Amino acid sequence: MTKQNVAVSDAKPGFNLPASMAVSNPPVFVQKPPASPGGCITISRSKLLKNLEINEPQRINSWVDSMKASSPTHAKSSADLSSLTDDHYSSWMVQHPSALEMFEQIVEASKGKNIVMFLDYDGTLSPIVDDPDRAFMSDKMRATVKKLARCFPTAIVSGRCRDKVYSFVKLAGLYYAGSHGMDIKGPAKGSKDKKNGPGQAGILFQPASEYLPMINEVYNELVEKTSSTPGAMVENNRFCVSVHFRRVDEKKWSELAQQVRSVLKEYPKLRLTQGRKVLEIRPTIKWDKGKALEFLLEALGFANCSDVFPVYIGDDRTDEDAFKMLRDRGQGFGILVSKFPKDTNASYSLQEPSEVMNFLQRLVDWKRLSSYKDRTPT
Ligand SMILES: O=P(O)(O)OC[C@H]1O[C@H](O[C@H]2O[C@H](CO)[C@@H](O)[C@H](O)[C@H]2O)[C@H](O)[C@@H](O)[C@@H]1O
Repeated sequence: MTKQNVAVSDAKPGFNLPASMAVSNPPVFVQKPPASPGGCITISRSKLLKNLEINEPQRINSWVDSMKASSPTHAKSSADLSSLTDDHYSSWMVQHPSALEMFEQIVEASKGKNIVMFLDYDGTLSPIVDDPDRAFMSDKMRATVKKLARCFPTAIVSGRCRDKVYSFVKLAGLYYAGSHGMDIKGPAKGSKDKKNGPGQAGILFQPASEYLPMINEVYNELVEKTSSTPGAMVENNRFCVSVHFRRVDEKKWSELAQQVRSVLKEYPKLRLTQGRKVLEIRPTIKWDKGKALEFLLEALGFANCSDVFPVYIGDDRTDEDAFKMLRDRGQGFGILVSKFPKDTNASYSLQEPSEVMNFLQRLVDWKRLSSYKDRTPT
């Protein structure tokens, strides 16, 4: 019996993860009913609801499967790594070559265009650590990002609360898009006043502001509901909430998924996505890191411009929305930070934050050299 044809999902249209990576409220497949005249498929609401009920355990299993796959270190344990053939890795690297090795080609492609830099935070500028409150970036990385931002408009795009990510990066003059792009702040275009720490004037865009009370409510409920699961940690990211399971025993993941589901099912206006050992709860609005990238390009005066070259560097599933946006626009490219082959819309790869720093430093050196050459009479 085939189980295709009808997919019922409460994922909202416009959510851009590639089908192979989509984890948002996984589709529930129901048996194909007889096709109605004209080839349309009809299904009664009561039958639909019954099927959704029946499939609740399936939904939890699907969440847990996705949780297991959500961290490269889990998916690629040493046993898995040995089975990961050289051929597999090499063919992935052919499709997503190192941005460091391809540096000359990259800057050549950007010639005559305005580079705009978009940087994810966790796993990109700072290494992944067990305690989300201690995910500090190094002083060397901070100094490099500071130089970068003097050369190119630069935005930090994070799932975290904007104030929190600012407290880690501590650099004025940049654009900050927190809560997966639902909280954007930065200097006004052409502004001489580059101070944009909390409380400063400039661009402010918060497309999910009406969800604030709901997010706070859900945060409190999740804190309470998950308190019985050792290691679980709930983080209030202002317009979204993260439930961390990095420190939860794998045997308890199913229990945690059920706790989160029991809260989330009362909130149809919220949806679930996943990051690296984290369940992320956010509004169903059609907004993500890709839309934030587009918004920032417009805010910077690059709407409908062919001479812009956006570069987005990120390590997470949520960064895929931005990689895809760049592919769809046919401008610039994405760089995935990963040591392991992954399905991605990024064009290039870097292995870890230290490589990100080297890449950013090379961009700074290249920009300085090319500006010097432009100023020097021949
Ligand atoms: O968009 P990002 O800046 O990558 O934010 C995504 C999540 O990042 C943080 O969690 C991740 O990093 C933690 C610290 O290294 C790690 O402990 C956790 O397992 C990772 O998922 C942040 O704490 C989350 O709120 C963000 O959603």
